[in-house]
Order: sequence, then C-alpha cells, then structure tokens
Amino acid sequence: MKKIAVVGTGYVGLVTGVALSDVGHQVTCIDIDQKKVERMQKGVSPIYEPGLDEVMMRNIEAGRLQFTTDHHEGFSGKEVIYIAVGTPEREDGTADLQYIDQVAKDIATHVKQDVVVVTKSTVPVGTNDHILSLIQEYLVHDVRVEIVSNPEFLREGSAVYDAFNGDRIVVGSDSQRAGDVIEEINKPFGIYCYRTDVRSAEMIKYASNAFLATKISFINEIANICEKVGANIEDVATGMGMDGRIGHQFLRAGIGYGGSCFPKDTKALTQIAANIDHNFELLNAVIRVNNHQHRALTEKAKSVLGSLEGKRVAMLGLAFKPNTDDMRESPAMAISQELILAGATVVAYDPIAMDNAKNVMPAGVSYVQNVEEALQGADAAFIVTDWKEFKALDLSVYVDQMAEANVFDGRNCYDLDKVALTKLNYYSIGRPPVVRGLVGVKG
Ligand SMILES: NC(=O)C1=CN([C@@H]2O[C@H](COP(=O)(O)OP(=O)(O)OC[C@H]3O[C@@H](n4cnc5c(N)ncnc54)[C@H](O)[C@@H]3O)[C@@H](O)[C@H]2O)C=CC1
Ligand SMILES: O=C(O)[C@H]1O[C@H](OP(=O)(O)OP(=O)(O)OC[C@H]2O[C@@H](n3ccc(=O)[nH]c3=O)[C@H](O)[C@@H]2O)[C@H](O)[C@@H](O)[C@@H]1O
Repeated sequence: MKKIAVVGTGYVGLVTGVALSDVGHQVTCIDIDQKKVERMQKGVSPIYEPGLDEVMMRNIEAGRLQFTTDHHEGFSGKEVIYIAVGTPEREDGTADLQYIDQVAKDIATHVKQDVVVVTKSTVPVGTNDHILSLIQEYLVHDVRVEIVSNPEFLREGSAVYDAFNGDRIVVGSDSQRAGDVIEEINKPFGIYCYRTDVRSAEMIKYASNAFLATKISFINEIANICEKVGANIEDVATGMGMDGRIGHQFLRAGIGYGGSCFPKDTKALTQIAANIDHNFELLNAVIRVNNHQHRALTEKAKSVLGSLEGKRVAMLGLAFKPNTDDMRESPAMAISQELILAGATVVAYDPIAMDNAKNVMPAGVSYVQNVEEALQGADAAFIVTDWKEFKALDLSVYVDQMAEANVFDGRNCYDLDKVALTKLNYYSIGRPPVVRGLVGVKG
C-alpha cells in the first residue's frame, strides 16, 4: 500500500484516484475547485460516469480516499504524486501547460519527503523533463524528486471499466527505481505494464490518439465514397475489420470525432511536428476531413429539403458520445450553429448532457425534456449522439410526432431493413437512403 496524492480531479484524476484507492492504496485527491471538492467529499462525482459514484463512495467509507483543496495537506507524507490537470488547446493549437507548471511549483513548495512525480496528463514530448527541472528550480526542502510519464488511455463513458481492464499501462521513466515504484503500484490491476523511456511514453499517448482519429477519418471518407457508389459502409467496415491486421474497432462512420482529447491532441501533435519543421501531412488531412464531416448531416438536409429557412429541426443528442455529459468539442455545437445560420429553428434533447450543453451551445437553441417533445411538428430530426434511448426508439414515434418524418442519422442507429418497413425518409452515413420504404431511392 502506497500513500498517493492525485492533483486535478477531471475524468483522469478522479478515476485514477478512485481506482488506486480501490486496489488498496491510500489516496488524497487535490483540486483548486472548492465546490467540486465539497461534492466529492460527500461521495458525489462532478462528472457523469457510469459506476463512478459507487466505487468512489465505497473507498471514501473505507477511509482510503480523501479530497482536499489544500496542496500542503494533500502532499504531506505522500511517496507518489500524480499530475492529472488539464492541458487544453491554445489558440495556435499547441498544448497550454500553465496548469502543469503551477502544479510543478506547488510540488516544489510543499514536499518535505522524497517523492516520485507521475504525469498522467497528456503532455508534449519533453514536458516531463521540463516539469522535473521546474520542480528542482523551486524546491524548498532538500529531497529527491524523480519523474515518470504514465499516460492515460481511458475513454469517457467507460472510464471505470477501462481503469480496471485497460490493454496496457505505459510507464516511461529514465530512472529504473522510479519506474519500478509505479509498476509496483499498478500490480493489483493485473494489466500488462509496458516499460519505456520518458519521451517515448509521451509520444505513445499522442501517437495512439492520432492513430485512432486517423481510423475514424479514414472510415468517414470511405463512407462518403460509399454513398456515391451505392455501397454500404456497415458491410464494408465489417468486412475490413475481419482482417486481424485492421480490426473492428474505430471503424464506425459518423459525423466525425469530438470530445476533449482527439481534436486537441491531433492539433497538438501537428504542432509538435511543426516545431521540428516537420509537416505532418497525414494528420493535417485527418483534421480537415473531420471538420468537414461535422457538416455531413446539414449538407444532406439541404440537398433533400432545399432551403432550411424556417424549418424546425429536432436535435437528438448533444454530448460528443453516449454515456457522458461532456460537451467539449461536441459536433452538436458546429451542427446547430450551421442550422441556425441557415435559418432553421433547433429544438434539442439529450438524456444527460443538457445542463452542460446550455452553457456552450449557440444562442437560439431551445431545449425540451424528451424525444417526443423534440420531434413534435419537426421537419427534420438530426441524430447526433447514439444514446441507447434513441437506438431503442419505436420508429413510429418519428412518423407520429413529426410534421414530415425526415430523419438524418449521424450515427447509423437503425437497421435499414427495419426502417424500410416504416414511412420514414431516412438518411444515414455511408449507407443508401430509405425513402417511402424503398432502400436506395434518393427522394
Ligand atoms: N478526459 C479524458 O477522457 C482524458 C484526458 N486525458 C488527459 O488528462 C488530462 C486531464 O484531463 P481531464 O481529466 O479531462 O481534466 P479537466 O480539464 O476536466 O480537469 C482538470 C482539473 O484540474 C484542476 N486543477 C487545475 N489546476 C490545478 C492545481 N494547480 N491544483 C489542483 N487542481 C488543479 C481543475 O480545477 C480541474 O478540476 C489532460 O491532459 C487530458 O488530455 C487523457 C486521457 C483521457
Ligand atoms: O485521450 C483521451 O482523452 C482519450 O480519447 C479517446 O477517448 P474518448 O474521447 O473518451 O472517446 P472515444 O470513444 O475514443 O470517442 C471519441 C470520438 O470519436 C468518435 N468515434 C469513435 C469511434 C468510432 O468508430 N467512430 C467515431 O466517430 C466518438 O463518437 C467520439 O466523438 C480515446 O479512445 C482514449 O483512449 C483516450 O484516453
């Protein structure tokens, strides 16, 4: 059992703290946001994440998990400190390291014992060296500080599952001893620990996110071609994925990736490359394809309905993916902005993300409490997030509630044969349209 502090309680910090306490470590999570800390002290998670509240409460009650805003108290007696603060995107696409720098200074000021500092945040190559020298520059007490890069691979919406079932744990360290400490801490998870040097670990994180984003943009481009040549992207992706070298994952065509990491990390990696005069052409194309893909539904709606002026559009789903209330870089924002500019009225519903959405969605969007209300009198429905609730809908609800049952599905939620049994006009991604029960008819 180790005494551990985790700094920052976003998805990564909170899930890391909760998971480490659940396998028996003594964990103190530190955050500067007082309100957040007060909620967490009561066992309430500040984010919507399936299963998190339960594991959190179990460890608070067992006395293994604590929360504080006080760095001095939080670092006291800890052998290991995890850094999990945000590294948001600056205007030029580079990673903003101001929160990282602040934590480094906080550590330097408060630690009175030897400590291993572990970076969980996604940071550009070379940042861990920078953190270590910053700590050493500001260090108040005569203690040994070592650094380990331990990037995080969890997905929002399945973060708790991922923490206990990840494919690998990457431990990047230039000190054998410090790397051993972190490998030992992670032993109870029973996940393979891949040891490497600090800079390679930092690069593994960016390269992994960039590769996954590339898979998505690739399949979206294939989907766009499928639409023009009369092929079906679902069958194409299934057939491709059967090749073990390709695999089935991340071949779901849609309206492009969003979220707090793929958009920011792909841009940051192109900037990391640009800093050494390398033009990362492939990744730049991935980003361009993704930005264009956000427009797929609106373009289809314009081609089917003509002008969108005065049309009422029901937007089903706002979060960037299901099972999260995270609205960061959600395609819903760009899509609704486009619809409003085209003169449409947008009525939105999301089962979980509505409160967060109201703070970031464009002005002019109105919000309702359920699917039926959203669809009432609508000329078009846009499915933006593939929530289970939408996938499970009885398709007659569209026909019954809408003025005209034109459904533009950005997540391929429904089986074309089932749609063909209804009166929907259905346009999805990379698949033939279904109009008046006929598959492949253009409307
Ligand atoms: N969100 C995700 O699913 C994943 C995120 N990452 C990476 O992990 C890092 C953290 O991301 P999120 O968890 O989304 O974070 P976030 O940005 O949602 O939260 C960061 C937290 O750190 C706190 N904070 C800032 N400065 C602090 C300080 N000096 N002391 C204590 N607390 C401080 C903030 O109040 C906030 O609660 C980023 O680098 C991100 O790229 C990596 C894998 C998954
Ligand atoms: O660095 C991070 O923050 C994390 O980023 C992603 O996790 P996350 O953003 O939570 O969610 P994903 O499930 O990867 O989905 C990202 C976006 O891609 C889209 N997506 C995903 C898969 C797919 O086949 N098609 C597709 O369009 C999703 O709808 C979503 O908008 C990675 O999957 C995690 O491994 C990583 O830790």
